Amino acid sequence: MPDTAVAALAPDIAASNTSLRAYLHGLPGVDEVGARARAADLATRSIKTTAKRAAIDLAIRMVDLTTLEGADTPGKVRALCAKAALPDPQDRSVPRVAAVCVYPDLVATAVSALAGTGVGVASVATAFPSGRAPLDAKLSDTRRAVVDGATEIDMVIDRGAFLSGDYRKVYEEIIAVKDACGAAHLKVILETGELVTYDNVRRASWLAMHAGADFIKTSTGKVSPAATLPVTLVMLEAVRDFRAATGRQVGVKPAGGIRATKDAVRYLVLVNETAGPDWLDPVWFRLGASSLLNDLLMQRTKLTTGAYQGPDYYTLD
Ligand SMILES: O=C[C@H](O)COP(=O)(O)O
Repeated sequence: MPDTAVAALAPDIAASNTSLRAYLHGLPGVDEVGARARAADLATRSIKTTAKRAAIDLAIRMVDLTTLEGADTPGKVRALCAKAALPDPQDRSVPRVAAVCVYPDLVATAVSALAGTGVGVASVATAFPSGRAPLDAKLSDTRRAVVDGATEIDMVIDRGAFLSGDYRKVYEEIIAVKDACGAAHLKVILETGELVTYDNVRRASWLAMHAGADFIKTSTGKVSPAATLPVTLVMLEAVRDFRAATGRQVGVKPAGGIRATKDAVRYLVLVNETAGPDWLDPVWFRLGASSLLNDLLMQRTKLTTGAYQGPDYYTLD
């Protein structure tokens, strides 16, 4: 295990898969019906028009503007970076997004395009999206992205290992990737759409946090269902309870399928009501999305001018 690992579990718990399993299965079970009902209830909350403008700006600042297509090109990434830094060139009061998220081979392009803008560069690594590769390949994937200037690494866990009960393998892989990240922040993608139960979402959240995750993230965007409000609620409870237990705050990133302003606002309400206002900041909460930004811009313009601009008014996101 690397010396710099941030393993917070007591050594006797982390010593074997049996003890790790006993620890994770000893966490309180999730009331799935209750979680769905609570998320549905919070989704009906309306916010005042004055608060909506602030919520939209906050949501823009929380966006990890993402392109993760096999057909991505340096030109597409440069265009996305320009949009990330200056989302609406006609209105310079629009804030920049948190980060651009790309495949490792496009990190250098993004870093160069975003120099001096304050926008971070996140890269998926560790054999995204399947996570099916030997550990040394995952680590070299991660190191390459960091050397090229990535400030954030979004890794996927080995869901096969997790679902077959090999928690120690998942735990040690996260520790090793965290070590390979150096100063870059590590977001751990649980791929909740493959975890079957909310109890597993809670266990994977705690496992990732103990192994040193700076963020826990719902999904790759390549598996359905991707981000949902109830699953995000379970993860927000986990980061809240983990901070209470350990004193360390971990961020949350729902990702995949978030396309509308109303959905982004629902996530912000969920954050406020579940983890609390300490998480209402791009340092602690992100929205991973490839096509949310234009809707946020359209709704913002509507609030400012009273009129919609059509989607064609904005560059593609
Ligand atoms: O991490 C972000 C996701 O890959 C984006 O998914 P999306 O294209 O459904 O917004």
